[in-house]
Amino acid sequence: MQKSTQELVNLGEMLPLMEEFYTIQGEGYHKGTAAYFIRIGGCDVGCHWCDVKESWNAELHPPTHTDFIVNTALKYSDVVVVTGGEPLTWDMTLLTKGLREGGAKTHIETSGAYSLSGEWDWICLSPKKVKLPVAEIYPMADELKCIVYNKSDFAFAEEQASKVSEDCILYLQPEWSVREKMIPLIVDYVMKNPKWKVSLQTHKYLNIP
Ligand SMILES: C[S@@+](CC[C@H](N)C(=O)[O-])C[C@H]1O[C@@H](n2cnc3c(N)ncnc32)[C@H](O)[C@@H]1O
Ligand SMILES: Nc1nc2[nH]cc(C(=O)O)c2c(=O)[nH]1
Ligand code: SF4
Ligand SMILES: [Mg+2]
Repeated sequence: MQKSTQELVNLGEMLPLMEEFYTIQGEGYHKGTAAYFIRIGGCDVGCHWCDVKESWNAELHPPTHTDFIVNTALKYSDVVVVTGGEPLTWDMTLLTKGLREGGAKTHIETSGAYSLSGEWDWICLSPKKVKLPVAEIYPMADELKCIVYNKSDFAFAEEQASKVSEDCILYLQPEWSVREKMIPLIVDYVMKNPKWKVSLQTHKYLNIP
């Protein structure tokens, strides 16, 4: 990458854009809501079951002017979900400023592994054991979405839930490849522990992006 481009990426004036698409939010609290998704490349958290491993290497995704990303998104929707990769790898200040100035609500999907930048209307925190969230993000989370891949993930989810605010909405979401095995355990767990709700990746059932 050219030095000047790298400097713009460091400032958040450009971002490595993997893909963008207008779809229905499939997961969590805003499931069912039409939203424009911006998927930014780059993640070094390394979840072995990650469903977008193609996003990990930022160098494969072209640095794109943030103004351009903002203007495109605003043509489609006033709800914009920023995901990745791990969006907090980058400075989200200018992206969220532009989206909000254009009248959009800014939502983020994050592992919380890096410090929070940007101004967000909705923060979905999905903590990962391999690289825990930074302490400052827990009180900011609007929803906590814990992925259940095996039985030990229930205990991890409880530990993470003890760190978020009282108003934070708690979700257990089956890891996609083991959903048939884990859904009955999640259903049972939520009935016994009703502070939790079930989240499914409904976009995968609907065959939409
Ligand atoms: C691909 S991640 C990108 C955003 C950020 N890196 C994160 O992990 O929150 C988007 C959401 O999908 C979830 N996710 C990723 N792979 C999954 C899988 N195989 N099954 C279920 N959820 C998955 C993540 O936990 C996260 O909530
Ligand atoms: N429809 C749809 N909803 C989603 N919610 C979170 C997603 C993500 O990959 O961050 C996602 C996604 O990729 N598609
Ligand atoms: S933090 Fe998110 S993008 Fe990164 S590997 Fe894990 S699920 Fe994938
Ligand atoms: Mg996804």
